[in-house]
Amino acid sequence: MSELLTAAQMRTAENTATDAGQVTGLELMERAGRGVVEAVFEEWPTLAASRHKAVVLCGPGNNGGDGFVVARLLKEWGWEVEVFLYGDAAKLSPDARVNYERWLCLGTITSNESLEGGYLSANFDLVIDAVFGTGLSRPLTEDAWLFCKEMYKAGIDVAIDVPSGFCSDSGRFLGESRSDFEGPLSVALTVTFERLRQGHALLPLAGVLRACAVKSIGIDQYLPDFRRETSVSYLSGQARIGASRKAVLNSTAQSSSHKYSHGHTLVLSGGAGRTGAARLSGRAALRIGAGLVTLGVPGSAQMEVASQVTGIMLKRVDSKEDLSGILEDERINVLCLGPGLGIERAGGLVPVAVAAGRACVLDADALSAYEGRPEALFDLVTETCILTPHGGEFARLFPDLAAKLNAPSLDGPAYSKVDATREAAARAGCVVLYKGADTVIASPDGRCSVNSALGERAAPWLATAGSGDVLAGFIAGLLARGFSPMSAAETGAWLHVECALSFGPGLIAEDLAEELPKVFKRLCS
Ligand SMILES: NC(=O)C1=CN([C@@H]2O[C@H](COP(=O)(O)OP(=O)(O)OC[C@H]3O[C@@H](n4cnc5c(N)ncnc54)[C@H](O)[C@@H]3O)[C@@H](O)[C@H]2O)[C@@H](O)CC1
Ligand SMILES: Nc1ncnc2c1ncn2[C@@H]1O[C@H](COP(=O)(O)OP(=O)(O)O)[C@@H](O)[C@H]1O
Ligand SMILES: [K+]
Repeated sequence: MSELLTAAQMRTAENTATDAGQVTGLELMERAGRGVVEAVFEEWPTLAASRHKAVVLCGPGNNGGDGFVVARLLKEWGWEVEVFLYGDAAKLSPDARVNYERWLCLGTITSNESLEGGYLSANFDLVIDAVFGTGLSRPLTEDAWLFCKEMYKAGIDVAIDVPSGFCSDSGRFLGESRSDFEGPLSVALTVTFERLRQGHALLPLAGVLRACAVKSIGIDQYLPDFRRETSVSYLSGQARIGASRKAVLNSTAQSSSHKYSHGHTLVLSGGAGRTGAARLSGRAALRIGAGLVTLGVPGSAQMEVASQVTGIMLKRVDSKEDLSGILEDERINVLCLGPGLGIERAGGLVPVAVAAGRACVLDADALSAYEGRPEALFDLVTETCILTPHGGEFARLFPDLAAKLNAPSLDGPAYSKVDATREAAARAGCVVLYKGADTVIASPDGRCSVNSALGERAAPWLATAGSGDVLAGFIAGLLARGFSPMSAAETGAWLHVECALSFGPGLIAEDLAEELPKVFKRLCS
């Protein structure tokens, strides 16, 4: 279960299932509500053992319908349950209406006036958010926000499908940020159906969710065909571990192979006092499996680098001509440029490097050198290249996409980091890896992945100087081993987070590649 769904994909699956006569919307709602209660008892087993008090805040659509089912099931379990309703009961969606009526046979709807004054936090063990789900298509109206605000203030224990107000495709809160609420936004458990939604993996929503449960409602066979290029993969959890183990085993399988059959990566370094970044990339490429790594260093930095490296070779690269000369050696199959390179040096060397037609990782200064003239870079790069920008570098190369991403989102589905990265890859004509705790990787053919360092894989200590240089090296090393650009970017990003998780807090960039052997051993055991 490693794909992410958009609201539209989920809606299509639900409609196809109901149109095929396999199930009714009402049955799906019942299964959804049951799934939520199951997930709650799995997350907090002690809650199943005795009576507790829950409050369910229901909205006017099918998310509210799920809420009425949950209220009924908890009441039947012996709990005390109160229900609030946002909106007019007469306008409830038909399936929600049926479940509203069923709830009214067991309990009442509490007047919304009681919501104020800390009522929720003072009176309930479990606050359940069933106000808006995937149907939210515009920012919360003022009265909808007043209703939801009380819930956020109390702290949401369970959000059905998505916390209300967030767009499930982009992970963004729709509308302007709310200046009247400054509390920490945190949701203990989010329960969704069949697959995670795209927004669950993207910031800011992904940073709000403490745990997510995915429950089946029996429509797996109606989900999109994930072999198609439009789906978004989620690089997290067991499925990915399986894929990476296979990749690592395959790439180390031939014990008779020679170092030259494992590829040769050339990392270009900056001048004296600026060589650390390239050394980090080079060592990372070597550790992840490149057979040979050479650092291309200007003469002024040769002594500095020579005193610091052992298994890595050195070549003097002062000029474009020097680089062209080195690249006559066809065994060099990958280049990595950018970390610590210097803007001027990058401007001169990137065209030569890319024109050589080898696989090429362009990071840091190799990207910033094209600020104000990104088309010059896009004209150069081919599909054997990978661009690895962080947020600032992304904005330098794709200022319009960054502006769209940073503008307040007034309509749903809001423009997402997935949309921006896909557009960037299509424009550049190569794989783009847009870094962050929610790293998005896209290829020009539309394939896309999100590599998460959030939730269960949170590794905030990765935000340390030089960790991006190591990532560039990991990707370059995997390219040297013959990985395709998309697969090298995905596997490199995934292993980067695995190394950070394996090492733990206190990590500095130097530790990342040194942690790889431990991670490989675990993957291969
Ligand atoms: N369709 C189905 O068959 C199923 C749907 N399910 C649930 O249904 C949810 C989606 O239901 P809906 O599509 O009805 O949508 P929602 O219930 O998420 O919200 C739609 C309702 O909110 C109102 N609304 C939207 N934006 C608003 C705003 N800014 N301010 C005030 N009101 C606003 C709309 O007018 C509409 O009444 C899912 O998240 C999931 O919880 C589940 O029951 C599984 C089955
Ligand atoms: N909060 C975070 N949690 C996890 N990973 C993060 C976080 N912030 C940044 N990262 C990761 O750390 C790396 C930083 O790269 P970059 O910004 O290029 O730094 P540098 O230039 O110092 O190497 C990227 O791989 C990015 O995805
Ligand atoms: K909700």
